[in-house]
Amino acid sequence: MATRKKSSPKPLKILFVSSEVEGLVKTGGLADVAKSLPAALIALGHDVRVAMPLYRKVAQGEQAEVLAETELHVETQPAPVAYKVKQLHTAGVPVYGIDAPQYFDRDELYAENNEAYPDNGERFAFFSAASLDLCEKVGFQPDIIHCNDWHAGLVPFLLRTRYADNEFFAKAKSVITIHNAVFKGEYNYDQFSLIPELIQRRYLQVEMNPSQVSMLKAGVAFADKVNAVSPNYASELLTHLGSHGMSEDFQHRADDLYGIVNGCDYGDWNPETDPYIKQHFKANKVSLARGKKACKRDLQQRVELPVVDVPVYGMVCRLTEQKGVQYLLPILRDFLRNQVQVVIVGSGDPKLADELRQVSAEFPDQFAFIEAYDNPLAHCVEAGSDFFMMPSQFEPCGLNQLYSLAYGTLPIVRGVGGLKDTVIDYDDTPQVATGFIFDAPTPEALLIKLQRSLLVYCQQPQEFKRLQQNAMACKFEWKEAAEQYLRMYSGDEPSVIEKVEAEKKLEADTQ
Ligand SMILES: Nc1ncnc2c1ncn2[C@@H]1O[C@H](COP(=O)(O)OP(=O)(O)O[C@H]2O[C@H](CO)[C@@H](O)[C@H](O)[C@H]2O)[C@@H](O)[C@H]1O
Repeated sequence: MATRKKSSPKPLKILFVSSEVEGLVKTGGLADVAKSLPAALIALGHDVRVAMPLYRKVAQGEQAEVLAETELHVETQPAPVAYKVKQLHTAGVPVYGIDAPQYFDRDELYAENNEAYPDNGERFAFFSAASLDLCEKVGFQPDIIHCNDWHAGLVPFLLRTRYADNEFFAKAKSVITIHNAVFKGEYNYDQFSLIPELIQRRYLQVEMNPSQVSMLKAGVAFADKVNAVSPNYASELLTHLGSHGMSEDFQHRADDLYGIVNGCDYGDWNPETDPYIKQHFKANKVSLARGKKACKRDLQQRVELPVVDVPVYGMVCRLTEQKGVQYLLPILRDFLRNQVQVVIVGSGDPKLADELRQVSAEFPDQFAFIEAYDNPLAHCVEAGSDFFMMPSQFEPCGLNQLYSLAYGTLPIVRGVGGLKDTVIDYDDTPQVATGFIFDAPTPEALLIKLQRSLLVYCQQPQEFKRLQQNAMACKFEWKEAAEQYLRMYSGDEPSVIEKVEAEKKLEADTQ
């Protein structure tokens, strides 16, 4: 990719490769980005198509127009893999649904009963290979192939191997965005029969050990540019502690490593228009007070808590260690000794769910645990809570704190990854603060911040309202994120290391 040249006004053709896309199928934040970023790039005049597996869950799949009925031929394989490309759409974004029933016609995307499908390596190796295979067949010649997470990690590898001398992709450059490097896509070599290039010549930089390959490592090693979904997470990826065991991989790519904070889709997450919430509200004091009150009452009713005037602390997440439920559980009973209510909506680890269920049985009037993946309820939690908890162990960017800010629901977050880039701590900078940050990965540190926030709510109601208004004034527009991505594609965006150096220089100059 060119460096430091002015961005060209010529519209780019971008293939965005993602395993899920909001509006079609979603299990987490990756899907939100895979809808909103392409939509923002299209709004800036670029031609973006998304490639995604056509899972059974995608309702549009049945009726969708077939663009190609074809086969993936792999040199060493006796039989080709038949697949169709179907035309899907979400929010004005064209999506190529890769329809290969043997891989994707299953009840779930990745796992059933909390157990991953045993052939996930083969499934997503196929997805990566088919995403490139389909381009010529549907007549879309991309300038940029923008891959996301491990599921698409073999795309940059294939571009540099299988397609190295292919005229069709001669000008194509690849990018991999890291939404979560804890998932590395590690599989035994025997899952990669569709990628003989991996087997014929062993590439040490993509191996976890002599018998396993990491699809994420392949993406990081072979993409032209690598970016994380916040500058702080990108810096963490360069460290031993924050890189999930991949610091050397990221250090090798340090000159091409970027950090771009996700946007918030204000079309979906806006308290003035949200169709899921009881009463719309704006940031002005009267509207905010009335709206929050009505939404709190509605939330309490929905989750069967008493309708009383106490502060409500919400949380919506996948139940995994990443989201920090393990910091909350040991202090939850202590915190519930205060006059507060806590609402958690989440699904995932059955052990964490059991423990949360037990607390809710002990505190039926104060703690509601809804074990579900429930988007309308997630909106009601954002609107009806006073505070939103994200005590994450690590957090590449985080979207729920952005939604919380938009709804005047003060985030209480751990100062890691993108949470640190997007929330301003009350104790650190009270004037411009938008929430509360704690640093130590301990239940005690979380409890101290929860109690701190409670004191502000109870003893300084005017200050609390001011913080809510600060929060609602924050904007994380996808348009700005998309412009940064375009600068990254063209070589005009400073890398994370360049940004850190520039900040250090600025600090030194101002001292
Ligand atoms: N039980 C439930 N019911 C309803 N909705 C639920 C839900 N559980 C989660 N969600 C929704 O799923 C999304 C989660 O997004 P996050 O960014 O917080 O986390 P995730 O870890 O999935 O994403 C990864 O990718 C994103 C995108 O880059 C990064 O922001 C993030 O840090 C990284 O871990 C939100 O839209 C949230 O409302």
